[in-house]
Formats: sequence, C-alpha cells, structure tokens
Amino acid sequence: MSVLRDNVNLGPAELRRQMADFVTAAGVFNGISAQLAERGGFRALYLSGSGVAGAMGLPDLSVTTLTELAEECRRITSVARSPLIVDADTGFGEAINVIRTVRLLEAAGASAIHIEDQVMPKRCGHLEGKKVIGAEEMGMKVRAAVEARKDEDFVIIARTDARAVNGFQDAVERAKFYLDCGADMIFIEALESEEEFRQFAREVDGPLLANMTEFGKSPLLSAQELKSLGYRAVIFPLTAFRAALKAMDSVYRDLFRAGTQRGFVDSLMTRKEFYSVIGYDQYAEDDSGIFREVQGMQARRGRGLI
Ligand SMILES: C[C@](O)(C(=O)O)[C@H](CC(=O)O)C(=O)O
Ligand SMILES: [Mg+2]
Repeated sequence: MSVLRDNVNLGPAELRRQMADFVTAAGVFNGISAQLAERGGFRALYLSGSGVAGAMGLPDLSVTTLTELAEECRRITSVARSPLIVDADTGFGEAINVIRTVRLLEAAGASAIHIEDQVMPKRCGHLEGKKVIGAEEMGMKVRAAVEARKDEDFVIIARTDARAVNGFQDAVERAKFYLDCGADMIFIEALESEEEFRQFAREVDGPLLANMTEFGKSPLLSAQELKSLGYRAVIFPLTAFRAALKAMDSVYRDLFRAGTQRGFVDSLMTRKEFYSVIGYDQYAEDDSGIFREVQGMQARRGRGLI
C-alpha cells in the first residue's frame, strides 16, 4: 500500500456502478471523518452542507461560500477513495452560477452534486418557513448543471423541497419535470411518513434518493427498507457529526472540571489507532522509498552510470 499510488478517489464511474443497485452514503464533514466512514465500511460519502457550515460554527443558511465547499470537497477526495456526493445547496445563485458551481466541484473531485429548489437564503429542509422557486427556474438550474459537467458520469441530483411548501403532489410533478430537464436522480426532501416514501416511489419513475437526517420530519427508515420501497440511494448526513458533537461536548466539560484526562483516557482513540486511520505509516514508507530511490540515483551517478 502506498498513499502516493493507491489513495485515488474512484470518482463518478464508481458512483454510477453503485447507483445501478443502491448507494448508502455516510455524511462526512472533513478528511478524517471521510476516512473513519470508510473504516466503518461505507463505500460512498456525502458532504453535508449543514456539516460544512456546522464544522465552522455556522448555521446552514447559505452563509458558506462555493470556494469553502470546493476546498472541503478537495480535501476529502484527496484522502478518500469512495465517491463523494456534494450538497451544493441552491447552486450558489441562478442557472449561470450553477455552471461554475459544477465546474469547481467536479474539478475538486466530487462524483455528484445536489442542487435544490429553495429560495436563497435556503434553510434546513426539515424546518418550517421554507420557500421554493418556480419549477421552470429550477429546471434551468438542472439543465445548466447537466450541460456544465465534463464527465458524463458525474451525477446531477435535483432536490425538491416542495413537499413542505406546496404539498406532496407538487413535489411529484416537480420531480418528474426535473428528470425531464436531465437530472440523473431526485432527492425528495422531508417526506413525512413511510407511506409517503412508498407513494413517491410509485409515482416518480426515476432514481430516488432519501435523506435520513435525525430530528426532522421523516421517519428513520433503514437502507434495506428504502431499497425495498424502490429508492436507489440514502444519505445519513449528520449522524456522525452529531455523535462527534456530543462526544466533544462531554469531553471538554469533563476535562475542564477535572483538570486532567486521567479518568477517561480509556475512552479516547489511541495514537496508534488514529495513525492507522490516516495511514501514517504509509506516508513514512513512501518517504523512505523516495529517499532510497534518490540515494540509488546518487550512487549510480557516483559510479558514472548515469
Ligand atoms: C441534508 C442536508 O441538506 C445537509 O446539509 O446535510 C440537511 C440536513 C439537516 O439539516 O438535517 C437538510 O435536510 O436540509
Ligand atoms: Mg444541506
């Protein structure tokens, strides 16, 4: 194993391969969380917009920039092999802006993006008070995204937030229209019951993605359940993020209170384990491999061989 040789993101072709069956994507928010998700068994990753903002201590209200998102995307895809689905919110503007959004995220190693039909500033799809743009305006964004991708395998996911705003039927109509406009997959946001998930899959004939975020409007269905309802993908956007927040919250409190970590060292990931997650030894091996190569070159030059 070499980081230099083997740590290559598999990209859109691998995501398409998984999409033919079912994609189970773990929500991640930086490089180390992506590596931990892969260690846990995941072979597809999801870069949550709320996670990106949250990790910066910011709300999920369109306050983070495309540059920041692309940077995070690049950081993840350069240390993880699994294809990454990226939450591009509203596409960072109108159709014309979506073109640049797709170019930058594709160049940053994303395998898919989703753009949504909310009015800016967008909010979490499971909160009250959302507004949606017209279907036609969103159709233009979808079309722009499709036209802008370089790799045909790059997956364009259209998200509709219309269920909570205009009702179930409008969400169905929009999904069909976004598929007509060229979307490869529909992200149906904030359905409210298992029955709605079933009904939506019956009415919309195309690849569907379900969002299993916690503390929202949707029931927490399993990957297996969603697959049997006819879905092609599931994301668990913030599960690990929320777990990390809870763990950090308690560790800071305990540490501050006790003034030492002696009482809970056993609950920490060891140096050895952490190094194994990030492939520390492989970096060191690559480095000494390069050193040996250069030493060899120098020796050959010394002997007049080169
Ligand atoms: C999927 C989502 O877009 C995200 O940014 O992760 C959020 C998740 C959340 O806020 O719970 C959303 O559903 O809007
Ligand atoms: Mg989001």
